[in-house]
Amino acid sequence: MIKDERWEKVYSFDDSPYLMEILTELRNKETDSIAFRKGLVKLGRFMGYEIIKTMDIEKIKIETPLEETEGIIVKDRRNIVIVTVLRAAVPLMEGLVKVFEHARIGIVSASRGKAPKFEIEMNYIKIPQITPEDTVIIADPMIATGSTLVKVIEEVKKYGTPKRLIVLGVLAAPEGIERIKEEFPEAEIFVTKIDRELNSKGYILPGLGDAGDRAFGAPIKISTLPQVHTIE
Ligand SMILES: O=P(O)(O)OC[C@H]1O[C@H](OP(=O)(O)OP(=O)(O)O)[C@H](O)[C@@H]1O
Ligand SMILES: O=c1cc[nH]c(=O)[nH]1
Ligand SMILES: [Mg+2]
Repeated sequence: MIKDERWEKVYSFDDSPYLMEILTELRNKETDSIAFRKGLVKLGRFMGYEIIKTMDIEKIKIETPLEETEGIIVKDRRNIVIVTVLRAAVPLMEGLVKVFEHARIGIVSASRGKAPKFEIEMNYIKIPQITPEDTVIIADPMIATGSTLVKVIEEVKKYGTPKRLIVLGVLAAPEGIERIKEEFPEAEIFVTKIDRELNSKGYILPGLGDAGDRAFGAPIKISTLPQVHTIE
């Protein structure tokens, strides 16, 4: 895990050959949806595992079948709220719950409009109560302009003040991180890698394309569907 010099509490995993190999596969345009989703699941699991290393541990005494010994417990691992941002965070969440099996789960939908406004439409918001013992992990693979996450964090904060507020993503553009840190300096950001920049349409470069479409296929507009006849 590498702390980025530009901001407080922003980390990437350029130092992990395994995570970089998974990212390379996600970036490759030849990678199909099945492999893409599997890659996101793996990143959720292994980045979750890295986040556990930043949590407090407590020593406990236990008895093996043979004698008493000391062990540890990662208490914060039991107080997790994962907020999943539809669509693309679904496979990331699947990976995260493998290491945070006690997690309570929030699901929100967020859809980004076109440049230059990038208006965010949030229709579906289901978030559990957040307590001061909780670590909230907001999962969204792509932090581009940061518009989506700013909206999501505003919403999440209405449900309580957590011990830690973590954003977990795959790729981020510096512009998006800057925006989130400006509004929420307390947010900790963990991403597989911080990329170079955004293009004029708000896509991350070199990026991996549209994460939702690559994971689930591009949606079609209903108006392009062939006519079906209705039975009166
Ligand atoms: O930082 P931003 O500029 O706000 O962009 C990032 C958002 O864009 C993508 O979602 P999208 O709106 O494409 O929805 P989708 O997951 O349904 O494709 C991605 O999953 C983020 O939520
Ligand atoms: O590069 C980007 C930017 C926003 N959303 C994506 O899915 N990809
Ligand atoms: Mg999309």
